[in-house]
This record gives sequence, C-alpha cells and structure tokens, in this order.
Amino acid sequence: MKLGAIGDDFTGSSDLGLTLARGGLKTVQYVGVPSQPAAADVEAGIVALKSRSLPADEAIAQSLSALNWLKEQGCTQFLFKYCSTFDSTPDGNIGPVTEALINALETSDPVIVCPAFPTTGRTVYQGHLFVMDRLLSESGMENHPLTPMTDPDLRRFLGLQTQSPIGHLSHAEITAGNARDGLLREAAGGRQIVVCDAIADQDLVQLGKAAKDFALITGGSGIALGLPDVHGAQPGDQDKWPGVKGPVLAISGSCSTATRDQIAAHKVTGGSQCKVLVDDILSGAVTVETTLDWAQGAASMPLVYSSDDPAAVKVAQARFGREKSATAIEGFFAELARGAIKRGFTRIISAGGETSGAVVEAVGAEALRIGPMIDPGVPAVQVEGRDLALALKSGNFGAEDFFFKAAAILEGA
Ligand SMILES: Nc1ncnc2c1ncn2[C@@H]1O[C@H](COP(=O)(O)OP(=O)(O)O)[C@@H](O)[C@H]1O
Ligand SMILES: O=C(O)[C@@H](O)C(=O)COP(=O)(O)O
Repeated sequence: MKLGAIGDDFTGSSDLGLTLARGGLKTVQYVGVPSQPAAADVEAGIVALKSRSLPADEAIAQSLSALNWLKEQGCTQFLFKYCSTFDSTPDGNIGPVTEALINALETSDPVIVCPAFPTTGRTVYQGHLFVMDRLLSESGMENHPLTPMTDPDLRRFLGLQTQSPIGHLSHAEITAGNARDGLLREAAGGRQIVVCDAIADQDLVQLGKAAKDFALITGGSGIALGLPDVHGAQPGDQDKWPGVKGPVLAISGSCSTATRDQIAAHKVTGGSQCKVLVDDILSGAVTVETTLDWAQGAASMPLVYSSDDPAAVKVAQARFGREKSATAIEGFFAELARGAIKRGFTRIISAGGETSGAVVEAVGAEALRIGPMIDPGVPAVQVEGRDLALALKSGNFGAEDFFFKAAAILEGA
C-alpha cells in the first residue's frame, strides 16, 4: 500500500475513495481499523472512522490507531480527510488530530490544510472558505445540528483548535508555481500547519505535486486529485460494476439544504415517504418493525427520514438536547438498516455523514469496494463479499434527483 488515508466519517471516506479510484489507484475503504492486513494489490487504503463529532481525545486515539495500521501496510504518505465544509468545533477535531498525526509521524514537513472541492463549489481564497458564492458562515452550514460553522476564516478557526501557529499559502503563490517554496517557507517560519488557497482543480493538483514527499497532507477529497499521479497511477477504467438487484430503502438523517431539496424532489417524482420525529422515536410511538412493514408495502421507492428545517431541529434539540436527539435518530436508523437487510433489502441509500456512519456500522460492513459515481463526491459502493450495495451521501452533495438516480446506479443501470 502506498497511500494511507484516515477519514473522519464514512461518506467523506467514500468521496475520497472515488477521487483516488478515478485517478487510477486500486482503493479500498475500510470500516474502522481492520484487524487483518490489507490485500497485497491495494494501493490506497482509507480507514474510515466516525470521529468527526467525538470528544477530541477519542478522535485522536482512533486516528492514531488507524495510522499505525496504515504504517504496518507500508504506506509512505498519509492523508487526513475531513469535510469540505471543515465540519468541526472550536475544540476540534481537525486541529487536534492533525497535531497528533504530526507528532506520531515525527515529521517537520509542512502540512497542507485545504478543504477545497471546486466541483461542488467549495473553494478557499485568502484563507476563507466559500460554498458556491457564499462564505461558509452564510452557506447554511451555520445551522448544522452538530458542527455549526460560523467562522469562514480557516486560519482563525483552526487556530482555536491547535497549539501551533497557522500559516497561509496564497492562491497567487500557487498560480505563480511557488507552492512548494511557499509551504517550506511557512514551515521554516514555525507555521508548519498551512491553510492553502485553492479555487480550481488545477490548484489542488499543484498542491499535491508540491507535497509529493511530505509525510502528511490534510484536506477534503479534492486535495487527493494530484495524488494518484504522484504515486505513479494513471487515470483509467475502474473495475466493472455489476450492481446489486433487489429491494431498495432510502434513509435520511441529514438536515442539510441539499438533502431537504432531494427529499422534496423524491416526493414530487412519486417516491413513498415516511417522516420520523425525535419525540416518536424516544416515546416508542414509532418502531423499526412498523417502519419496515411500511417500507415493504410502499408503492414506490421508500424513503424514511428525520430531516427537518433548522427551526424544527432547534425545537427538538431544546427539548431533548442536541446529543440525545442525534443519538436517538442515529440509533433508530442503524436498527432500521440492520432490520432491512434481514428482511431482504439489498440496496440502501443513506443521506448524512453521521447517519451513514451509524448505518454502515450497523450493517457490519468491514470493507467497501468503490463503484461508479452517482453525483460528484458520492460513489456507489459494494460491501466486500456480500450482495449489498450502498450509497453514502454527504448531506450537502448530490443533485435533486439523487435518490432515484442512486437506486438505479446501485442496481447496475
Ligand atoms: N429532526 C432532527 N432533529 C434533531 N437532530 C436531527 C434531526 N434529524 C437528524 N438529526 C441529527 O442531525 C445530524 C445530521 O448530521 P449528518 O447525518 O452528518 O448529516 P449531514 O451530512 O447533512 O451533516 C445527525 O446526528 C442526526 O441524527
Ligand atoms: O468533503 C466533503 O464535503 C464530504 O466528503 C464529507 O466529508 C461530507 O460530510 P457529511 O456532510 O457529514 O456527509
């Protein structure tokens, strides 16, 4: 294995898997730290964790354990993948995990911090993160149920999470061909962790080249665009995707704007829907079994969702607590996915990073094979060795027709 990646969530890790696989690296996404060595032909391994919203010390412990396993597989370069909207809080976990990885690798190389993913509208300019034409803090991410993002200045926000000073590499330096020199200058000046501008794919490719022999890179999936080339791979055909036939169930715990639009579109195009409320889950008024009965009898593709607008989410959180609401919903969806598989569902579409993490852990997947792209950042994946296909969608990704399109691609269309 050449490249070892640590993903802080499952959707983000499959997003990264798509970028690496399309770049020609034989890539496998592992669910948690594997207990076995990787197969000999794997060139890029992604250890997907559900560490984004854990207390920082737990996120660090899991990330270091992933790092150790990847080192044992012979990796020479490591990538810490987080969200293109930099989902984190003033306490972490991007800063603390990055610092822990630097210490464990005993590296003094510059470390890129770059969440840019221009294909999906995430760009970094003058150290600030934009989503399309909005600053991060005005993009809807300021209302995220777990990691509300209210500061678009990555240097300032990351500075709250780290002990070390934060550097900056400007877009002007990248386009002038000075990315590597600029990174080395920042590190030599005591700013080893460097927020990098990037507004187009080409900038990300330049950053990948500039960091070709640096031990650690961090970023969104976009930062991996240049890495297959650095590691000697050629973009090529991915393995053929046969798809998995059989019943499909869609689940959504994502309250992001894009997901809520997709839910509306699913309804307009004839999808069957069942909304579950936090109160009903906690009181037992809604159960996994009755929901699955409904799904099996649904006239069209069934979608079970808790997704709601920011005002309704605030009401639920004020009543039950942020953590308790999230845990109740994630637990419900985890059981729903497990129960669905027992009842013969073979395709599961899950919207939301935390939600998908709960679903993937519940279905007992150990490794995921990366299939074709459904929408930018979202591949179809197949659970290794099983007739089970999944689509793990980041809340913010996907076109309006995502749910029906995903169902078709999962079955090989
Ligand atoms: N109606 C709701 N009220 C409160 N919290 C909710 C509600 N619906 C979902 N959540 C929680 O919000 C979080 C959404 O995060 P996530 O699944 O990562 O979606 P996204 O990818 O859009 O960020 C999850 O923890 C989920 O359980
Ligand atoms: O980089 C991204 O935006 C995604 O890969 C990702 O990490 C998404 O996270 P969720 O929105 O929590 O799914």
